[in-house]
Amino acid sequence: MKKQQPSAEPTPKKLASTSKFAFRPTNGNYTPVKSFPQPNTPRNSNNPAASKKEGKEVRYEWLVDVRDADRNKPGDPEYDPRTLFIPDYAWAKFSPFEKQYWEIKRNLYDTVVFFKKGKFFELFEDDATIGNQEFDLKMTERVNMTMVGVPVTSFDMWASQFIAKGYKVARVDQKETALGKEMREKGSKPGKEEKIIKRELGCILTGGTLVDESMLQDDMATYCAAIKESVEDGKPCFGICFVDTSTGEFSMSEFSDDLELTKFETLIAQIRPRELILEKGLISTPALRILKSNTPLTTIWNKLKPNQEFLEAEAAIREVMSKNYFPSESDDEMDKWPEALRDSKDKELVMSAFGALLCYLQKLQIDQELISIGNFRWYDPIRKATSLVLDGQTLLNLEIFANSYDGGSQGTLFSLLNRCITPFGKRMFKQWLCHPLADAIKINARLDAVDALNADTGFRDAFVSRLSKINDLERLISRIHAGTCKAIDFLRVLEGFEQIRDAMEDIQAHGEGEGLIGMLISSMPDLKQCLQPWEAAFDREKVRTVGVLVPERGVELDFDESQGTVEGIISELHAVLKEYSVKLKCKELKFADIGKEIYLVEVPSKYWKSVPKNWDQMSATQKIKRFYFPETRKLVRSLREAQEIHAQIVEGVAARFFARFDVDYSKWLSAVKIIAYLDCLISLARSSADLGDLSCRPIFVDTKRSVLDFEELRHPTMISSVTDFIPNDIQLGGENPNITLLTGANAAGKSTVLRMTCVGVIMAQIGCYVPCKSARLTPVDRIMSRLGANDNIFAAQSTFFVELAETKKILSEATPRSLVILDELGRGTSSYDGVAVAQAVLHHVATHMGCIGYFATHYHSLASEFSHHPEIEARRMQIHVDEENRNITFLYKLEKGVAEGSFGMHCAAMCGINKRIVDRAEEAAKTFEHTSRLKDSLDSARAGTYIPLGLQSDLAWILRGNGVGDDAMKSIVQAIKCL
Ligand SMILES: Nc1ncnc2c1ncn2[C@@H]1O[C@H](COP(=O)(O)OP(=O)(O)OP(=O)(O)O)[C@@H](O)[C@H]1O
Repeated sequence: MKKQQPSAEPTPKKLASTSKFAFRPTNGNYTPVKSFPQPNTPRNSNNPAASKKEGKEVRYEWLVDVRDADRNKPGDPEYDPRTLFIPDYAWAKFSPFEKQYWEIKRNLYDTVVFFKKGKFFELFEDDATIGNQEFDLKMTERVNMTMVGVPVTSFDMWASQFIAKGYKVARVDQKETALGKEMREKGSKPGKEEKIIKRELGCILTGGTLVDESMLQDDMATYCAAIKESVEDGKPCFGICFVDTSTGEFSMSEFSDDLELTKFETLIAQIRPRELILEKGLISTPALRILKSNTPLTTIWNKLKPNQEFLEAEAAIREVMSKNYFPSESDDEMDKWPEALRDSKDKELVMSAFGALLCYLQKLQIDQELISIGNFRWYDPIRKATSLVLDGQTLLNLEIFANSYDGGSQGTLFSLLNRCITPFGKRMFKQWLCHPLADAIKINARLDAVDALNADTGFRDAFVSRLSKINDLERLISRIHAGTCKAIDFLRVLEGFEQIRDAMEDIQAHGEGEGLIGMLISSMPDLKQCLQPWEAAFDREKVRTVGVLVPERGVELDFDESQGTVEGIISELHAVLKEYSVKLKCKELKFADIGKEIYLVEVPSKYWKSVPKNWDQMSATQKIKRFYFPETRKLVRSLREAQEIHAQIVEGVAARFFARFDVDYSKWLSAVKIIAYLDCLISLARSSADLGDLSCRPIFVDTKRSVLDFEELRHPTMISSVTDFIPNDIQLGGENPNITLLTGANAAGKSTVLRMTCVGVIMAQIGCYVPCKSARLTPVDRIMSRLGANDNIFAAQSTFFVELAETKKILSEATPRSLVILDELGRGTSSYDGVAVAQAVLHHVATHMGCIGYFATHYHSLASEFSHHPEIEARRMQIHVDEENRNITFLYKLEKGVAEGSFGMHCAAMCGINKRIVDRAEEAAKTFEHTSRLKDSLDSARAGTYIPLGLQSDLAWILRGNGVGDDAMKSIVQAIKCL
């Protein structure tokens, strides 16, 4: 890309009011907070008179407009929104403080920078505008820069709020106090630059990479995913590495995909990343479309430069080696690597994605603490061998994790069934729902556990109440590993594991030692042994009251010593006080701390005269005067020094505690996973129980033909929202035909039948009860659905193309064990083509594929065409039609037969469309119907395929309408037959 060099010195502008180009996150793009100013627009800041008129002093005129470090403007394909170009002539005019600010901000231009100034964090310029527009923070016009400020103490709260809206947040800390600065200046001959307090970037916080428990607003995992795409032998291939930074779990995946990117879409729908790392300009349009429709609106899109920032595999391997993330005794560097990472080293795509993620985490300064945990795993989005495959489209269609109206979780199957108590249980349950089981033995093992837990609800609930006392141990143990855990959280971790230890003892005492639960309990690490050294390691009360890990005496000798020094000086101060109380004969003498001054002695007014001359008066009120004894200053200085040393030792003790705890990391983690598993089983048990009497344990059968038999099935998520939900029997396969051809009026409940059938299967196969009277089925290996009309504007794909692509996927991948759902196939094109496609697909599915499923359609003619097909049975949704008032009563009952029509006119009338318009539409519909039937008949007859039913009556109707007599008609029909 040719870069534009400015031909002449640009017209200067003041940044404060011209560069309102900040980064409001949208899905995949950044848009200006305010409209981007046209370059070289005449401005007041160039006109001192105008500026004076505004009442502002304008000293700085620097930037022409926003450009990145390479001077590309926004909109240029090479533009890098993360950087800002500041020309030299502008730089020269900055004050030292402004230079310090812009030095940091210029490389964080897509990030809201919180700049510490004393007791406040200040946001300048565009960041101030964002603060003002998003949160109504009060803007202040400083001499040169617009500013909003928040107190230092509320940083976490404000940072969380900005992050929730999709912004990245940087915290710039002061590295010295004003006093420190003074001392530094005294010690050196300061130049102009040194007259400001030292500040440094403390951290960058983003929605997809939060590690601190207090900032994480959701129990569910949030993922930051790096994606490498390429094409090999004409097939799209992906390497994806994603991390849940709150637990330090890295997942690696590499696969080649079909042209519809099924696997890719499935993975993205399963993890719904909050942050993406992509190779700039190298991600395909279909992949972008999938990312846009499967990620939250606040997802952050980072586009890194190929080769330089998006590391290639080799560079990634070199980087890991150079950083020594996995220290161990072994000489062979690779031996130290976690297994999944070692297995990936020859896989170029996933290693490259990992490299990009690594590079990003390094920039955020959290690479060391996360990678060194060594929690890596291989991730297969579609586990054909072991689980019921739910591809990305099906997850969306069935509203498993995101609803269709706002993409939120309300009304989804996950929100209904997830009754887990612990955060780590919730995260595991999501994985269960992504991958329901496909093996009847494993499903039955879960169902047995569910029955066992529900047979003894007293015990189950007691266990639940123990779990409710446990914090997010999975996240906290990763904080301990990183050494950034607070003392109180460390205590919570120990208490959490003690709860688990006690809960295990309860279970064993109760005799729950069978089946899956028994297996889980027996694989629990020996927590008694792991916890024993911590029983009296530190004073728990002190942690609760002062938030410090105070080891028991005799455990940490340096701690005892420094504590003794501090206590000794304090006793000395009190001894001096006592001495003077006696001397002055004043019992009321006491110490007080006022601001930074400590151990001031307060003397009531009646003793003022007896105060020795060498006491230093520090302050006074009407009733008391405060002094330093001659000894105080020295003692206070010694105390401060001793306290400083002690504070360092306290930190050291905490670090040693964490390191000691971290030695057993794998045991702690496996205990957490076992509890998560039990929590998921309890969740299934509670959801099953809550479905009440109208639910049953599914029975899995092993028959040659697939079978699905639900008696009086209800849709679990609609039961609460639709009062009087009408249950229906679902019979597919087995003794019944495999495919049900479903017809019915608009809004008669067809889609609901389709959806609840799939949802019933999913519930059964995760090991949950099903909302029906009886459920009998062979395990389904894959649910494939094409529901509704999914236009795709981003990818410029038409409704019909989307339909066809989804249908092709079904035709090529469904097996005799699959459940296939086709809803209104062919509606995206002309009726003729639509019915033709629908007919051909239905024929293929029923005759050649052997799968079970539904084919819902408004093409009623299909029913008569396939009336003799042994694997197709016509069913319809019952309705009651009131012709006179053009009204339909929906009965929502599924029965054998074919619907009499779609009753579109009745629906239109019921929706309140003007009667005259509906009358006219009805007339037109009648004409279309007859004309099209005639045309179909003529076309078919001409093609010699068959003489369709109704040909003669259609012809008769038209010909008679045109005054043709009976004999003439007969000869015309005869003639057509012969064509
Ligand atoms: N079994 C049922 N019991 C009670 N209400 C139902 C039932 N099934 C569907 N409904 C209600 O009917 C509405 C329409 O159902 P649905 O979308 O399944 O109809 P449809 O036949 O697929 O419509 P269309 O052909 O227009 O797409 C649902 O939103 C729900 O409120």
